[in-house]
Amino acid sequence: MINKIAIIGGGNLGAAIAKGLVKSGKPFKGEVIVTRRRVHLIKSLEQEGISVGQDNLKAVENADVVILAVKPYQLEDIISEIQPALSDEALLISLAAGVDSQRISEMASGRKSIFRVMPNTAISIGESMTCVSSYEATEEQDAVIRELFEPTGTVQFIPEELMASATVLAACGIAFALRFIRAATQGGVEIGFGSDLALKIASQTVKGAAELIIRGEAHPEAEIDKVTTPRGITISGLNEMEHQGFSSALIKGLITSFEKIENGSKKR
Ligand SMILES: NC(=O)C1=CN([C@@H]2O[C@H](COP(=O)(O)OP(=O)(O)OC[C@H]3O[C@@H](n4cnc5c(N)ncnc54)[C@H](O)[C@@H]3O)[C@@H](O)[C@H]2O)C=CC1
Ligand SMILES: O=C(O)[C@@H]1CCC=N1
Repeated sequence: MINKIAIIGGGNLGAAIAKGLVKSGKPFKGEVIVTRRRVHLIKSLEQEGISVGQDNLKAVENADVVILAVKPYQLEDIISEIQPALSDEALLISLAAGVDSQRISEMASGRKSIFRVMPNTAISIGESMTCVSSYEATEEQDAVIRELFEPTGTVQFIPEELMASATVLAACGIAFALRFIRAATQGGVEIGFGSDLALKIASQTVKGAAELIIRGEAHPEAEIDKVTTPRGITISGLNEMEHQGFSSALIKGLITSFEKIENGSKKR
């Protein structure tokens, strides 16, 4: 049973996770506490039933789950700071992109039961794609983490060697998908809609396309075939996009992000 979750680092993702966990109806009893040095910036979380604080040690005391939501280069300092208050049983979760579990374990004096969790920012509305890898954890501990995150979206356990790929496809993927929506909106304005209406139409269309795949388990190309009338307008537009490098640009972007993680730039 989880009685207390401490989230160290109430930035973009830390705050989104806190909201997501609380909104999900809490598969646990007790408290979610988020820390940040400039705590006034996260005071508003209190209105959503989330505790906030500045004292990392105090937050970690008696916590069953500790989520490290700081930048990768801050991980080492934070771990040495909280270690005195970290109980042996606590499950340690790192969100840091590109820092592997073995390294985290070394930072934490050889600690076991370490999880890397890579949600995306849609966790704040219960629609995350959350990839998880576990390091020297028991099946029961894996189940605890699965149960914790399942109400916040879709959870997929993956081998740790795929965490960098998951980061690009799911976490960065939110930005890539949103850039598609923005571009579609701009195109929509050129062909006659006001920007608000163009955005509404473009975003619901993307949602519908995604749901066709998620619910129908169809292949995207099979759904595309249903829309592309022979000599019709869709295929002309689609082919023009491909002539301009649409799929290629997306794939190259994914690979560029992936290479950046793999090359491990330190100050991200
Ligand atoms: N899955 C995803 O969609 C994303 C994952 N990430 C990963 O999540 C982690 C957090 O990223 P963001 O939320 O974007 O960063 P951020 O910079 O918005 O948040 C980090 C927060 O930690 C706080 N912080 C720094 N030192 C602290 C300390 N000593 N005590 C308490 N709080 C402290 C900072 O003030 C900041 O608010 C990163 O490791 C990043 O790799 C980041 C963005 C998106
Ligand atoms: O852009 C980044 O480095 C972070 C990691 C995943 C999403 N945002």
